[in-house]
Amino acid sequence: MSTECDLVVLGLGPGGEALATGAARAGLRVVAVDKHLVGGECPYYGCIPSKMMVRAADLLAEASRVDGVAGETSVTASWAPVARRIAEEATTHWDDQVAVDRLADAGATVLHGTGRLAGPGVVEVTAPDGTVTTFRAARGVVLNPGTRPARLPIEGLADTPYWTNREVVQVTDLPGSLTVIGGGPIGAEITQVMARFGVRVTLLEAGPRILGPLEPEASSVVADALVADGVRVMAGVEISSVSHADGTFTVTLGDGQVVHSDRLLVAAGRTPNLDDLGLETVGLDPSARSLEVDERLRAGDGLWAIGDVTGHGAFTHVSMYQSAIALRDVLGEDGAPAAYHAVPHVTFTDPEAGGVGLTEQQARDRGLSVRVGTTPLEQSSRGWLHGPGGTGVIKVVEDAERGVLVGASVVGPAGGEILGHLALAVHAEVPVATLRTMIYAYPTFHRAIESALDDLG
Ligand SMILES: Cc1cc2nc3c(=O)[nH]c(=O)nc-3n(C[C@H](O)[C@H](O)[C@H](O)COP(=O)(O)OP(=O)(O)OC[C@H]3O[C@@H](n4cnc5c(N)ncnc54)[C@H](O)[C@@H]3O)c2cc1C
Ligand SMILES: NC(=O)c1ccc[n+]([C@@H]2O[C@H](COP(=O)([O-])OP(=O)(O)OC[C@H]3O[C@@H](n4cnc5c(N)ncnc54)[C@H](O)[C@@H]3O)[C@@H](O)[C@H]2O)c1
Repeated sequence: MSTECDLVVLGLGPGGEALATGAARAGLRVVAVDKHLVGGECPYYGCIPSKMMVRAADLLAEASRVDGVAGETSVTASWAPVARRIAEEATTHWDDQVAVDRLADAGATVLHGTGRLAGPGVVEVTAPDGTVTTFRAARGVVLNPGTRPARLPIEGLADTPYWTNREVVQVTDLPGSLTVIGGGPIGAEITQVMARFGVRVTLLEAGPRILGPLEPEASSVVADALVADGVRVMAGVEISSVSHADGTFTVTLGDGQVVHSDRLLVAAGRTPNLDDLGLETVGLDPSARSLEVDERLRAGDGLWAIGDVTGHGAFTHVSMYQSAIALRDVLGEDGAPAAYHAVPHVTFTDPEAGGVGLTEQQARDRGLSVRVGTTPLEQSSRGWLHGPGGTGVIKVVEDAERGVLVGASVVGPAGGEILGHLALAVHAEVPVATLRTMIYAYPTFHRAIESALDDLG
């Protein structure tokens, strides 16, 4: 069967869903295709369920801080309400009917099926029953296929029932012990959640430190917090094999050390869903790690790509940002082109670790004349009076030649919120001289930004 339309949106992550909705509302004949759930990884297996877990774990940690500050507490942790909220409130038991209806109400044709390019403007969709429909899109195709958990080539791993983010957000009973492979954002957040719910966690990171892309100062504050939560953090490890027998996982390290646990979570990066998308039919490389796009998100004639596969930051806010720009281009409207000099990111550990723009090392690698300023949050008035849980750091990176911040990091309670101030400064290239003339309310956490600016010299 062959069908004419204006636009096919292939993959409905957060950005694809929003773009398909906007294009349909603007009157285009839109075919919106997803092989799994409309909305993608974020609402069902990513941001939303993981942050519900984080919220619960943070409450436990805050309760434990009452002692010595505001009296005494005794808290009995229970996973049941967390699992219930995720299943019932966040994901409706991993059912996307509400999202499908919302998109259909906007005027799009919503299909559950696997899409594949079959030439410029042509997409073949294979429905779950095997029926294939070919769509010819007059205006073009938007690709938003996202990523899947990377499969590690570790001996024995593939034969074990390990968890990825897909399984861990559906857990109803916590294990006694857990090994986590990968100290990126997923590994760090889930590790802390599990530890705070009483699971004995070992975190194995191949790189020299966890959260490697963050400033070293930020990464070390989070690593210390995990250790304080009882986590065994092992960085710089090489994993030589994994096995599973009698309900126990055994992870053997290159130096001969062995780690046993009831469960294993692999959170060691993502693989882009580009390999089976028919990219070769439009002259693109299916083995690429990312799709090259211009500042309007064009990957070719009548072809746009948005989200994680563009390689500009695997975050929901990047997918949504790109979605709005690509939609304008699809509709032939003008607007600001995409710019990535101030992409913010927050790892929702406690303390939260936020960053924006360049790290000190990235700025130096670009040959900028770099000045940095740092300040420990616990030495600020607010950090000190906050007491337990008030640890953190603020670091600013200045391009001294231009007198503007090109990067900043904030680790601390609500670090992601404090980051907003610095994200604006980096985005709008507010002169450091102007930032120095601001009045910073006393005693807020964000007032410590002034101390970090002072430290620039
Ligand atoms: C555990 C976890 C926690 C996270 N936490 C955060 C966070 O706190 N903040 C944040 O900003 N980001 C977070 N992320 C990242 C965030 O989920 C992604 O950046 C976000 O989902 C955007 O991805 P995307 O738009 O590229 O597509 P995705 O959300 O990956 O969706 C892609 C969609 O395309 C579909 N698809 C793929 N191939 C095909 C095909 N051939 N045919 C049809 N459909 C196809 C898939 O089924 C999927 O629904 C987290 C991720 C994980 C895994
Ligand atoms: N709060 C957030 O915004 C948030 C939270 C979770 C995920 N995310 C997004 O999802 C993406 C995927 O997250 P992720 O944590 O899976 O990936 P990641 O690529 O960010 O981190 C993976 C980590 O695993 C390590 N690793 C790789 N192979 C290993 C091995 N064999 N043994 C031990 N360690 C190994 C890497 O060195 C790295 O530190 C991230 O890039 C991020 O953009 C964002």
